[in-house]
Amino acid sequence: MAAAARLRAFLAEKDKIVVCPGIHDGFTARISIEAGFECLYMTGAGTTMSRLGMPDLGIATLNDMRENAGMIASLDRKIPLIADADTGYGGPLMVGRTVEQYMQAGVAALHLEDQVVNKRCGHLRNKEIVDEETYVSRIRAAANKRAELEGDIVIIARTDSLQSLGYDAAVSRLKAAIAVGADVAFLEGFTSKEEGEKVCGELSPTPVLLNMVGGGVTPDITVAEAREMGFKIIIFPGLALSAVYQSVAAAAKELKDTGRIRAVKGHLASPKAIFEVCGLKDAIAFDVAAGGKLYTKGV
Ligand SMILES: C[C@](O)(C(=O)O)[C@H](CC(=O)O)C(=O)O
Repeated sequence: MAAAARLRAFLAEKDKIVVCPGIHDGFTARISIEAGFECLYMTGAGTTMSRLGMPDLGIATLNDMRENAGMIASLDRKIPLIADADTGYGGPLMVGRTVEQYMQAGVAALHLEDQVVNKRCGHLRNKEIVDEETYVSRIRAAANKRAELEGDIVIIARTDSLQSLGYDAAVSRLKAAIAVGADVAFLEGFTSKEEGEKVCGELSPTPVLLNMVGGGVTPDITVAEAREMGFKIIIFPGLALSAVYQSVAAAAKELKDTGRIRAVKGHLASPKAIFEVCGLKDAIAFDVAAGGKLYTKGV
C-alpha cells in the first residue's frame, strides 16, 4: 500500500491515534524507524536548522523542504511521512507545485498554514497571518492539484490565527479549509486542554492533529490523553532536535574540557553499529544480489 493510503487507513481506524516523532534528517528518521514508529513527521524548523543552520523564520524554500522530505520518505516506503509545507511557498501556483513535488517525493501528508510567507515558528509571538480568502485559496490550490494528478496525499490545514483572532475565528478558518478539501485540521498553538478537546469535538468527524511542542505554548499532553481528547494524529516536532542538541552539546563540552569523548555515556557506538541503523545489511545484500564483489567478504 502506498504511503498516503496507509496513513488514510490509520486515520480510519477507530480509537487509533497516529504518533509521529519529529525528525529532521536521514539519521534521526532511521533511529525513529528502528524504535518502531509507524509514521514520521518531518519538521520544518528542524529542516531549516539542520540543513541551513538557521532558525524557523521562513528561510527554507520549497527545494530545501522537498529534497529533505523525499530522502526521508524513501528510507522505508511502508512508513508514511507527514511533512511540513509551511505556507506552500507562494500563491496558488506555488502551492500547486509544492503539492505536486511532495506527491512525487512519496510524502503521505503535508500541512499548509495561513501565516504570511515570511513566517515564523507557531510558538513564537507576533505572528502575521493572511486573510481568510488567501488561506482558503492555498488549501483549494492543494486540493485542485491533488485531484488533477489523481493523487491521495493527505492535506492538513493548519491555522495560526488563534493567537491574533481568537478561537472562534480560527475554527471557522479550519471549517472553511475542510470545505474546500482539507482532510485533517491543525489548530496551532492552543493554550489549554479544554480548547484542544473542544476543537476535536467541533470539527468531528474531521481528524484533528495535535502539535506537541515541548516548551511551546500548548500544555504538555501525553499520547494517551490526546487520544482521549479526540485527536487522531500527534506530532512531536522537537523530539530529535532537542535530543540532538542536548547530547551533542554534552559531547562537545566533554571533548573541549577533557580532550576525549569516550567518557561521555552513549558515545561508544562503533561506526558499524550506527551504519546498521542506517540499513547497512540491506545495502550489502542488494549489492551482493546484483553480483557486486565489493562486500562478499563482509565489512
Ligand atoms: C510544527 C513546526 O512547524 C515545525 O516546523 O516542526 C513548528 C514546531 C517548532 O518550531 O518547534 C511550529 O511552528 O509549531
